[in-house]
Amino acid sequence: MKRRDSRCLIPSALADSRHFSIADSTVTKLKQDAPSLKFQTRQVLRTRPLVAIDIDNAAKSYAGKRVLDGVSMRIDKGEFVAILGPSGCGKTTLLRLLAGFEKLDDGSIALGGVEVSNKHFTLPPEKRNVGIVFQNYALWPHMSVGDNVGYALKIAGVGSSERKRKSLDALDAVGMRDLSERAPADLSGGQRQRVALARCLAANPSVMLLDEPLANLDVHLRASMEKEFLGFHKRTGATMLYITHDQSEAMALADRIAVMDKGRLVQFARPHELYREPRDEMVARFIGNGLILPASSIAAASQPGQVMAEVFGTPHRVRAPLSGRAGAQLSVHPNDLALANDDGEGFSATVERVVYRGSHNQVDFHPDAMPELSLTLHAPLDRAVAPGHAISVRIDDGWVIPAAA
Ligand SMILES: Nc1ncnc2c1ncn2[C@@H]1O[C@H](COP(=O)(O)OP(=O)(O)OP(=O)(O)O)[C@@H](O)[C@H]1O
Repeated sequence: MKRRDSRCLIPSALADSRHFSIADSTVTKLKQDAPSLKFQTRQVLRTRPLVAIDIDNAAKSYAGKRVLDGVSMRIDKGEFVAILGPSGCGKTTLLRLLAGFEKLDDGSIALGGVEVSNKHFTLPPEKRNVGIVFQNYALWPHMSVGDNVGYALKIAGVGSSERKRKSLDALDAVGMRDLSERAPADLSGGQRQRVALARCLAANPSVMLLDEPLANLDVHLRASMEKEFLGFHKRTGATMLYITHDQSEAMALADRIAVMDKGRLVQFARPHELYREPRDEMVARFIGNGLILPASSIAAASQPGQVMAEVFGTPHRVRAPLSGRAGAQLSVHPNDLALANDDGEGFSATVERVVYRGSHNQVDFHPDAMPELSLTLHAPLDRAVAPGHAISVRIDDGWVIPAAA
């Protein structure tokens, strides 16, 4: 594989003296530990890059099975990025590579402009200035909250008054300063997770890696912790990489979401772009209960970015990529489909099931032109529909998925 010129990790366009994304202490350690990186560390001190994490063509196999297949991703300093994907797609492997727990088979990883992994070299985890929060927050039960937060600083030889100040600052950032004397056993699950965040923060990492940190919490606590995470990110400005397989959590939290499937990065985009303009069928189905309809006879409409597409025998105005070839699949969400008046504007379908959802009825139905396809729309409560009813369905919005390159 082509290896990047390690002498030129930081493009000059990204160089900016206002930004410093790796701690001085880490750079010093890097110089001592990796003589071959000396030139690069001098580059870091001079250029101070905006890119916090640069993953270039990362590849990893276990027992001959490729679990990461050429993943490339650039994450800016201060960004909150979620890695989203089905079980087994390689999310945790990517995080472990970033943390330095695993070796790369190919490609490279740079943190703050300093290459920390390639297939020949892996900087050990303790030298990366990376903080990690797991779903199992593993606090020491015999230590107070404050001591848990300050423990890593103690091991690093930070004096007691400095340690106390840093621990209390970190607890402040997660709204837990008043509970510093408590034992972990006397905290709720959400509070314990906040202590784990504070513990990570106290070490002042340049990057925070979070592996499904809310997975063990109940649904109400998860919702309130989402708010906590957002506030925490805003206050600290930390670069955060957040692994989850919960797409609604990723949508609520992240500046950008990297969707992975079978060891590959499928799409890396802002949440609304993933929802409105999925790159392929996997992303379309994964985000927002997406549905796929067959589209044909696609022809340009009067406005740029819009086309007329035939779906189940009726024409619909939908969105399509401005460049490249449109494919034969239309991505829609239940909210994009509506019960039409019987004036021929929609496609004909038959109701299978109606579920009361409080604010609306969820109507499951199948198109008469394709009875094996089960779809869903949300209908107003005052619209009477029942299983077996013939309905017309309008498509208010949809996106023609680009044809595979
Ligand atoms: N140490 C290992 N040895 C062998 N196979 C492994 C090892 N670690 C991970 N794998 C395999 O690599 C693939 C990716 O695993 P990984 O844990 O990265 O997925 P994931 O997306 O984090 O999944 P989940 O959401 O279930 O945690 C899986 O098929 C897994 O079985």
